[in-house]
Amino acid sequence: TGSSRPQRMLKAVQKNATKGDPKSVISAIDSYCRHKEWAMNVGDDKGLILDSVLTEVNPSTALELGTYCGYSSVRIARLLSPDSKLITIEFNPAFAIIARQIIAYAGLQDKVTLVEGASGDLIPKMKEQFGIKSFDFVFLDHWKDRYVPDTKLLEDCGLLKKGTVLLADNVICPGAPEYLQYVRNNPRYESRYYPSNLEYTKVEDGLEKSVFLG
Ligand SMILES: Nc1ncnc2c1ncn2CCOCCNC(=O)c1cc(-c2ccc(F)cc2)cc(O)c1O
Ligand SMILES: [Mg+2]
Repeated sequence: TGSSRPQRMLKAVQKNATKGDPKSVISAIDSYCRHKEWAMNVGDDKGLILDSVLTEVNPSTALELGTYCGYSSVRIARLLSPDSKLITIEFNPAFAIIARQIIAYAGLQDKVTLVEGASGDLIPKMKEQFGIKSFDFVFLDHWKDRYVPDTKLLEDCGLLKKGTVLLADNVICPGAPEYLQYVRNNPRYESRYYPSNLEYTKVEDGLEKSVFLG
């Protein structure tokens, strides 16, 4: 049997990036996915918006829903302050095994905790299992129809505090219409749309940034 797309992505990182250099890992993946084989990483265009929001928030504890191959985990973790942590949740074990290797290749394994499982099951366990009081930053990039239920779950589990920033990928393509409706018509959130394009294409997409007001 042949290799998988995530396995080929890992090979491209091992071939073209420098161990311990997150920037080179990001470039190797972007180059591979732009020129060889498209993959659903947040990508370089939306990645610049992710970087700027992260730099503004400077989170101590960050949560990512939907790791895939770890591209955005590397983008996020490389910008975290020394004692800050990223917890990333991935449902698909085949993706998780590749993501662990890409995160480690970037030298960021000490800042990133990858947890395998469904977000709906794991979010209620965050406090007890990982000693998390609340998250400063949440990147939503998993199943688009899980954005609303998981945001409500984060609220109900007391994992959001005044000022927590939610950043959602793909609100246009593939689209998360219920999520946009939820955060834009909710007095507990201050939302703003950042227009961009679907990773490695000219198709319109964008990120929605929503600040939890408590
Ligand atoms: N912890 C968890 N709990 C529950 N479910 C979970 C989970 N962890 C993962 N999953 C499963 C879903 O993971 C992948 C989600 N991401 C996408 O589907 C995605 C798709 C496109 C895309 C595809 C085709 C096109 F033509 C155009 C655009 C682009 C993107 O940027 C995407 O992010
Ligand atoms: Mg995405």
